[in-house]
Amino acid sequence: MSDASPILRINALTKTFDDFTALHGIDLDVAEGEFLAIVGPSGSGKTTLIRLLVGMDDPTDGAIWLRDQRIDVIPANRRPTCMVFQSLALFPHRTVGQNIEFPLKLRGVAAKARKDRALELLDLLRLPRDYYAKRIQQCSGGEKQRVALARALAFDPEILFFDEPLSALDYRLRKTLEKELKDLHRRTGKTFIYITHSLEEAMVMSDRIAIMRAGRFEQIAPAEEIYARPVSPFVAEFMGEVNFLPLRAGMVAGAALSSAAQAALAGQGGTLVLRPESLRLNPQAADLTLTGTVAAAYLLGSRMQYRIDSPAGELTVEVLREDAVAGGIGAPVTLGCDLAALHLIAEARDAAA
Ligand SMILES: Nc1ncnc2c1ncn2[C@@H]1O[C@H](COP(=O)(O)OP(=O)(O)OP(=O)(O)O)[C@@H](O)[C@H]1O
Repeated sequence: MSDASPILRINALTKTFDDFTALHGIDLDVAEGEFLAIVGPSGSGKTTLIRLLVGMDDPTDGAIWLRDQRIDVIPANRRPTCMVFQSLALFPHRTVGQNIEFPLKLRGVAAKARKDRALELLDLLRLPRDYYAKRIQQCSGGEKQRVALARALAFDPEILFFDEPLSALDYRLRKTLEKELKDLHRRTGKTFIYITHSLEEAMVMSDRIAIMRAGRFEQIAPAEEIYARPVSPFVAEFMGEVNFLPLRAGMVAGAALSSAAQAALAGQGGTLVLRPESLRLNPQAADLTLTGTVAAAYLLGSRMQYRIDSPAGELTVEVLREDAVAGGIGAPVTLGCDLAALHLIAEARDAAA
């Protein structure tokens, strides 16, 4: 994030429903022009947060600032932000042009200027200009998403909020629109805040990911950092396949450590996080070594994934197909990794289970 003052600041935001607290005094700064994805399991508070940000609901406590203006006290229709709903809420019987121009009409913009802007927005969203006269009903799912985005941009909002806009679409269309959204973000320079269940979407598009858990942010950082240096076993697991090795007094049960690894881990305890692709099969040399047998093997396109029974429990390993082990199920293997691939979390794994 840049050093410039944030466009959006959330301060000690709390939301309580009767005796249930959905948001526990959360803080967040979003930089101007940033693409922030908010991810988290079902019920973690993502929608509650967005509803407070766009003014569909009021916080129980805390404040929301847009630059130096406190906005949680301003009614939704007067907030200079905009939300792209998953359900689109387009007018189906009207034309594409009428839909895009709707916010401009509300603001009393003259007909000619409205049309000019709608055509510009069609260009921006890479829709043909003759779509201006087409009815929404005649548009495909992907085209409707683009029209909804064009309409959101016609509001000229300070921040665009997205609540799972792609979740109802099929895989290929979703992949296409992910790239288009990222590209649109770059071309408009707007601030995007994007809620999703899909970690993959978040990783493809965003500058930073905020991971929510039970009404709090567990970690907020760029995807690479969260992936390589998760703050907790929960985040590590949320970010994909992972191995956990308990570390007690600098030792991993059943594993041999190089002298460099012994020195680095001396006296420490917690959980070592190790990604499947960081483990090597039958390496020449490694800082951490374990022996085991192949329990299962899966082909993942260009890669192979193995489940290995080891003294440290079942471990997952992913290697390129050309590095596959000979012998298959039951074959003995040695697993190894470098010190740099090990990430230590102070929390014991059991605490997150
Ligand atoms: N109006 C409400 N009254 C009572 N509890 C609510 C209300 N709205 C949300 N909650 C509760 O607050 C918690 C957070 O809900 P929220 O919808 O924000 O989660 P979410 O992360 O968006 O989940 P999902 O990914 O399933 O949409 C849930 O436990 C939910 O049951």
